[in-house]
Amino acid sequence: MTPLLSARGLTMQYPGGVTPALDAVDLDIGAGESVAIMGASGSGKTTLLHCLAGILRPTAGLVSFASVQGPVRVESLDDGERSRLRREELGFVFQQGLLLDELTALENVAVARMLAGVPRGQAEAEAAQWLQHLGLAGLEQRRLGELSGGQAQRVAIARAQVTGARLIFADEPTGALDSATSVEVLDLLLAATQQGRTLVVVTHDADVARRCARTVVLRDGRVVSDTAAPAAAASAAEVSR
Ligand SMILES: Nc1ncnc2c1ncn2[C@@H]1O[C@H](COP(=O)(O)OP(=O)(O)OP(=O)(O)O)[C@@H](O)[C@H]1O
Repeated sequence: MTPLLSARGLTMQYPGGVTPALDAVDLDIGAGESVAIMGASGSGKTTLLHCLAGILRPTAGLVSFASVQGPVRVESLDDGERSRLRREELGFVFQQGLLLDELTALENVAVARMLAGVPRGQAEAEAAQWLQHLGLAGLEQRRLGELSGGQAQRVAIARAQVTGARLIFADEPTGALDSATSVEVLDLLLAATQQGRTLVVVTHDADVARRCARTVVLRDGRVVSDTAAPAAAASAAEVSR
């Protein structure tokens, strides 16, 4: 079966870096998988996520994505096609940066649909449905700054899904949350994979990795293990090296 996302020889050398942040990474991710990316601080996790998502252009290697419009080479997309992918097929749940504090929860989600050309009324109706589905009914008109960290992450998850994204990238989605809220947020992300979406999550948290179907561990920019769950013990040992 053709993977949804496939990287070959993915290499990222930052200017001034002594060694590459990513060193010839090969990775295939199938539709519906939940993949945790683990590794010690500085091992290249975020760099890998950003290269896979087309946020960063790698210095070498390729990333293929099985878009609904046919295969695309993520590493060489032009800005227009990259924007289309981000609007329509990719979702992002990052700790910060994507949601706007001055907008309400509803507006933050609806704007993702409006960017795809959906009229405001319909976009807001869809956004309200997702917020309700994610347990935020009644908080639609709160500004982001008036929400807790866990509530804000739910808004991010709603935003990542309202577009119909097939592939969700999450970078430490539970990093700033207490353990009970982390479990709830991860439940919501994993529920998305039950509906056929694919989840790639960078995490330091062995509990998060344990609940993903697969764990990829990086060390010095290379994949040193790639195992189906349960892999938390091996991953935790690697991370604490
Ligand atoms: N913009 C940049 N310019 C130069 N070097 C960078 C840049 N971003 C990351 N690096 C370096 O690349 C390596 C990998 O960084 P990356 O952020 O991918 O690691 P990480 O595993 O996500 O780390 P952490 O767990 O601490 O977030 C590190 O050595 C880092 O210092």
